[in-house]
Amino acid sequence: MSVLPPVRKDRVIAQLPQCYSKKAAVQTKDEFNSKVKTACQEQRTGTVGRFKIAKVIVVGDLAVGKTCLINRFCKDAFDKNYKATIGVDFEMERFEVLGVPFSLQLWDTAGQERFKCIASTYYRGAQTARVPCKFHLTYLNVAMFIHRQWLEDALKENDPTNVQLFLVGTKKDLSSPAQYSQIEQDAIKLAEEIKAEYWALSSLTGENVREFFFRVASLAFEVNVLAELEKSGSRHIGDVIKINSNSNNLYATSKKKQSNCCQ
Ligand SMILES: Nc1nc2c(ncn2[C@@H]2O[C@H](COP(=O)(O)OP(=O)(O)OP(=O)(O)O)[C@@H](O)[C@H]2O)c(=O)[nH]1
Ligand SMILES: [Mg+2]
Repeated sequence: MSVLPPVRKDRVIAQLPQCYSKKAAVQTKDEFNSKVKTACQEQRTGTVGRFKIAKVIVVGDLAVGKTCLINRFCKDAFDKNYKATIGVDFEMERFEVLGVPFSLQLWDTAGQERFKCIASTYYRGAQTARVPCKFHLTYLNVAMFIHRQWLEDALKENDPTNVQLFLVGTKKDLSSPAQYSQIEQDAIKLAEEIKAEYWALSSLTGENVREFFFRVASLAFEVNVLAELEKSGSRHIGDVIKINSNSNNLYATSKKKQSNCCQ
């Protein structure tokens, strides 16, 4: 019997949420991967839905709006007074994706330089980390530089191939449409360069906040289910395993399998 309360009705994801801009998306397909859909229908998602929790680490310069973003989504609250995060905080959010329960653990790190070493210890071991990085849209040039440092630190502690990156422009409400379009061009260029999916949103108005987290949850879910299928694919009962005397071939086969997993 499950001890967890049921997933909230407004956290149910039945379709792949679309990206913010096709120009700055790592994935542009319209639907969930067909293997993932079938696995969910047949309840073959392994540890995803039971024990798996995807870790989302939110990093960025101080006062860019990391805490407000998490609070808007998790508590539907917004505080206009700035209270610096000390060290690190976290929230859990439960979703149901294609009928399977899935949780995101949202790590809210401190932007202040003096807490940076504390925050960086939390990046460690986050093999399934998703790293939304963000900057204050209106001060993009400053933040881009700082942002890169944060990103580099987070990636130092994780295998970059295991991390999905989101570059998030916060405080969209502060820019006029004209300012915003110039800022966005630069942001999209940066997102392409660092292979991140770009989003712009406002925690004050709530614009795109829900859409963004639904997208993060869905992409994290998909990657986790595909990894689970890949793992279980190699140990079906009754499978015939050909053992070749040339061990290089074995290695080549397993490498090939891996590279197909996320297509
Ligand atoms: N206008 C506007 N202000 C925002 C928005 N998001 C955050 N702010 C304001 O920006 C300030 C900093 O927000 P926080 O979320 O505390 O920033 P942070 O990135 O968590 O800062 P640290 O914890 O120091 O790293 C606060 O005064 C917020 O009210 C937004 O979308 N629009
Ligand atoms: Mg904070």
